[in-house]
Amino acid sequence: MKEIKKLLICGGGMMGKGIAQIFSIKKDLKIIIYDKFDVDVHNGIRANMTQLKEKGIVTEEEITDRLSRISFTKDFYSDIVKDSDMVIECVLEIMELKQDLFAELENILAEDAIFCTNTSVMSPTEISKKLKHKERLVGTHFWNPAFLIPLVEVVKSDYSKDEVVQQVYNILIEVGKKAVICKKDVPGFIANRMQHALWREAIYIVEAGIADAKTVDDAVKYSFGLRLPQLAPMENADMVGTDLTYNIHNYVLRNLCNSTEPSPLLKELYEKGDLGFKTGKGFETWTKEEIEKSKSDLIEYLIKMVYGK
Ligand SMILES: NC(=O)c1ccc[n+]([C@@H]2O[C@H](COP(=O)([O-])OP(=O)(O)OC[C@H]3O[C@@H](n4cnc5c(N)ncnc54)[C@H](O)[C@@H]3O)[C@@H](O)[C@H]2O)c1
Repeated sequence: MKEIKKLLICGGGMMGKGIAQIFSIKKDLKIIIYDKFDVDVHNGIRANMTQLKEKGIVTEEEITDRLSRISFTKDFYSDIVKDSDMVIECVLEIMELKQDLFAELENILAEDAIFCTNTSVMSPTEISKKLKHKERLVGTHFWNPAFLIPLVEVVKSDYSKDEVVQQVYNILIEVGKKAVICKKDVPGFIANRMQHALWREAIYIVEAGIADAKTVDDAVKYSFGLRLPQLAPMENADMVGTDLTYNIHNYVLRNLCNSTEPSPLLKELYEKGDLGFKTGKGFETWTKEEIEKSKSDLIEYLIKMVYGK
């Protein structure tokens, strides 16, 4: 397998910085972040890590040590980019931008350099379209905030070589992530398919007047949401029995929302400009204080779940 000594991250935005932070735990790895625009990547990563320092999870020395392995360049053709062994692409979610970036990377990097795309929803097969060596590309779907959410879906394109999939999986495990392999290039990969099946039903319940938005969230938080990190659907189905699961589905599935379009209620909010936290109003209304509290409560909760602190 290829030795990975240098990782190139293309795009130094929110995800690029978070991913650099994750890999900086590997002492023998140099990390280069390339962005088209000036980005103070060290400052962004330090801000994340300071939250961990305040909880006693990392020390100031560790932060300095980890930042020392991360460099930034705006020059795509600079020498520090050229000998990268692995690339994780985190530029904007625009198909042509991703395709062209990989095609250009193929011109400057070794033939066996590994290419990963952090696309949220796009097909890795389509992203690899302009490559000569399509077998070297896989999806690596990190979740936000990347430094706290353990899951990374390693998504096989129609062309990905098993050896590349395995090597990417291995290095993700090595840096502490919970890597899983998505064996088919399908929209939503694994976790977002389930997440949005749930959101579709949640929005439908509000739209149909069955319950309001806050009640829908409470119904999740105080029931299966509470046990979900411990007992997920497949184990749960076995726990209650496939017989009971069959009988429940036989009765209830035909009553659930099965729309293949975004909900009319969601469309109405979107068109009115009620964009949620961005405007203070979406399915619910939000004050500035409530928005800040929601964001900081989430970070606190995730740190507690992941680090127990
Ligand atoms: N934000 C999320 O929750 C999330 C989660 C999973 C995956 N993703 C995916 O990760 C990718 C990046 O998302 P983000 O939230 O970090 O976005 P972002 O806007 O924070 O960062 C994108 C960065 O790409 C840079 N960029 C734009 N064009 C470029 C180019 N041609 N070459 C180099 N750099 C360029 C921008 O300057 C910016 O710094 C997207 O594909 C997104 O869909 C995002």
